[in-house]
Amino acid sequence: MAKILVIDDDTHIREVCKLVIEGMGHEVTAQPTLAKGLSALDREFFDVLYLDVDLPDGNGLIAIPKITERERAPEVIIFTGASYPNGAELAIKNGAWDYIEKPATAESMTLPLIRALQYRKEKFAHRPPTVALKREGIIGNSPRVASCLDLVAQAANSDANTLITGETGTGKELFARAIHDNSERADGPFVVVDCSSLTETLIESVLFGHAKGAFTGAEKKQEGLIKQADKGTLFLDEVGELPISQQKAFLRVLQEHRFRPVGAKEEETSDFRLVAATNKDLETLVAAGDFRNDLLFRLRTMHLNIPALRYRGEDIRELAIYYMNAFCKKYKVPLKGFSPEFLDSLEEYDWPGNVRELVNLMENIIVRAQYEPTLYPKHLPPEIRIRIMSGRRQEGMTAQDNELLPVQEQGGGSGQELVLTPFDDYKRDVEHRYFKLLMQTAGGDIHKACELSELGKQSLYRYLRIHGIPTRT
Ligand SMILES: Nc1ncnc2c1ncn2[C@@H]1O[C@H](COP(=O)(O)OP(=O)(O)OP(=O)(O)O)[C@@H](O)[C@H]1O
Repeated sequence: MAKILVIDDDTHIREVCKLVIEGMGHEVTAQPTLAKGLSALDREFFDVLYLDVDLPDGNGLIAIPKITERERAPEVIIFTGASYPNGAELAIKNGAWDYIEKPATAESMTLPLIRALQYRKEKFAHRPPTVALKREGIIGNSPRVASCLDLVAQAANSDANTLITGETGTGKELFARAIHDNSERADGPFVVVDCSSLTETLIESVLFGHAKGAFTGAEKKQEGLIKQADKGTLFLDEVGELPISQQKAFLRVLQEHRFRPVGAKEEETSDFRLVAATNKDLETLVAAGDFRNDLLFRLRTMHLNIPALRYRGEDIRELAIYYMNAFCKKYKVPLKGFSPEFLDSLEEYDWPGNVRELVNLMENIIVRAQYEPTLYPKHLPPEIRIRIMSGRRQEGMTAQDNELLPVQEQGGGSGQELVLTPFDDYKRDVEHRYFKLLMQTAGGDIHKACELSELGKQSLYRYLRIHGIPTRT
């Protein structure tokens, strides 16, 4: 049985899809908006997605790349009522499996589904096994971590530039090291460049190195980090912080693997493999003019997105046990047991700081609990307990209260529960409303919209494109 997601704002279409696809023996989840559909994709894996184009909060065609670049992305079948010029070409170019126009016969609707499922069955049957992978320090066996490890194996088997995205503390550096350790460059250096800690004046000489006498205080020739990564991996952490003034020079290094140290006459070469990481949405930075699109394109030859800890609750227990053992050993105190309520609380908490927050919390608890044999919720800091309790209280709130909050409904019928909307979805939703309202207020006039929003024309056009908001021509 496969899992199928339908995103369509037409209730009748959702019902027909459910009827037909469930009749084929598959499980169907149907959502009326893009934001709700994307949240469903954050929570679970689907095999195929039937995606409408004209959705109340965005354009399905434009959303395809954001969907297909996810780990274990579903095959996307565009299912549209309106005929778009070049719609089918755009869909296929963006990575869709097929493009169907409504009204469709049951056969034209289901045939692409049968083929897509056949393709996925074959694709996953021939995956390289992940058991042989060195995964030093990576704890967790949830399907999401397993799928990340599959991508680590793929990335390690190639020399392609790889971009790792994910919220802060999700383990991006750990996964970058795993790519290096499993690659042919494992015996070479793994050089970390933290772009957020480099000032604009320092960055050039730190990355490219400098010649003797290049500037005051440069008493001898200094090799830069790019050269140090020769025959190994260069890990560019927080790449979103790379100053725009340096991005062009770095793009050239990526293309040619040649660079000129500050004050040097000759160019040097370095044979490095690049892995970059960021917790920023680089596409938003590109739209705002703070990141070069050509650099993003180069960095993202392969893409690995590490899911937030709240989407892989199955890993929390294993991580807590692992770090309890590690810190008890470090502080030379006896191992501790977990009360069921303590574990429940860990699993209920939403971990905004992800695994790093869990690691710090376990260290803090072990230091304070010393010789106490069992851990209870009482051992948790009050701010965490309060957050868990307010989460429980939210279940009793009215729908009207929730309209103002970044929350969404989960589950159907009377068993509905409220969960916080993922930040990216909430931000996208708010942005979408903003630009829709902006264009309405400006009567579709771009100049007026630029004035009202204080955005440049280029940035405004990019945002409108991202959100599928038409402009008056
Ligand atoms: N799956 C995991 N198993 C065990 N430890 C983990 C895992 N993921 C992260 N950690 C630990 O969490 C901490 C943060 O990890 P890391 O520095 O790799 O995160 P990051 O995503 O690079 O964070 P940032 O974006 O803030 O730089 C480290 O101590 C790391 O060892």
